[in-house]
Amino acid sequence: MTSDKKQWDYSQLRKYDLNFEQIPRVYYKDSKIDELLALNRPVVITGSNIVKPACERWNLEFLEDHLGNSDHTVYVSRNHVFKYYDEKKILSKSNPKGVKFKPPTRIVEMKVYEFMQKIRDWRHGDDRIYLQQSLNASVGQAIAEDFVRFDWQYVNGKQDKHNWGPLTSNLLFVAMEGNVTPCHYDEQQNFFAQVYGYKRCILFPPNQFECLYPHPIFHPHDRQSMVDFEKPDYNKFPKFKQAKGFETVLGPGDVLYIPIYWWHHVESLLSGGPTITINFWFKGGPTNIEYPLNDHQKVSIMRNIEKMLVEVLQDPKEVGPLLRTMVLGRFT
Ligand SMILES: O=C(O)C(=O)C[C@H](CCCc1ccccc1)C(=O)O
Ligand SMILES: [Zn+2]
Repeated sequence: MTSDKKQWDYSQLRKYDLNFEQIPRVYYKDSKIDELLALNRPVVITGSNIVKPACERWNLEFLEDHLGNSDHTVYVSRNHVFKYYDEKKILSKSNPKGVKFKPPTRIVEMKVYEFMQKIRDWRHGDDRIYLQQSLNASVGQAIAEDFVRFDWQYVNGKQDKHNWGPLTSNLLFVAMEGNVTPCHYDEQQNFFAQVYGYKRCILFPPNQFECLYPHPIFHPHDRQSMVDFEKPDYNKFPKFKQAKGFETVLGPGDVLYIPIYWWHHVESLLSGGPTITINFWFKGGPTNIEYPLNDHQKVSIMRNIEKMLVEVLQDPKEVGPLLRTMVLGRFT
């Protein structure tokens, strides 16, 4: 039994003007896990062997020796925030002139030893880096062996029991201490497995869509919140005040279930050293339409309406005015 003494303290968490409920931590054999998965509610699965082989020996040195010699996708940021953007949407037809979007991070392909060297040499003021790469056949033998020894029986069991779609990818995340992935949602079910170091995750249910103000879907930051959690603009985003989040701090071996369409903000603890995480992304699976519709189905409907309007209006600047004309003063 690992000592349940906390390995971190609150000074390592960034401060936000929000209050949070704790995400429940449940032992992996407990049937409560399935109750929460069935309700698309977040839960931290503890004591499992899902990524145990990795927890036993992965650290930055091990990854340097065994990740293989191919290039790896590394995001570079001038600050600690790594706000994801979809490159395909920068010059898409929905943004004809491709003007004014300035990517907040850039992507550099580098060898794993370059990445590790930059982490070792890092000084305050230097660019920060974040390796985000799908685990694929290019990894070394040792990593491949550990990967096949993950507890796939447990993972596949949950995938089947809860009618998730196929596993689409396992992404490997290697972050510097203090790195932040700002609040966004994904359209996949996610087992977020912490392997090394400590990560704080803040989650919001899909029904808080109006408090988190996502960028328009044709924007490169589609699915990301427009609100800067560190300096919220309450004039532009007044409902952010009412956002009610759930949070947890994950340590090695903890696996957080991030339900499809749930908003999540992820940060590697301040002065907690580098972190290693593996996620398991699954397609959502068949949605049998039942009424009343659930919250993530409404998000999906809103996305489809926005897509259709961009298509039919061609000019994204006309989408807002048309929706305001249609709604304001009429659906009170
Ligand atoms: O596993 C997840 O869903 C996370 O958000 C993990 C997160 C990095 C995600 C980067 C990213 C964001 C949007 C699209 C594709 C990739 C972290 O751990 O920092
Ligand atoms: Zn995500």
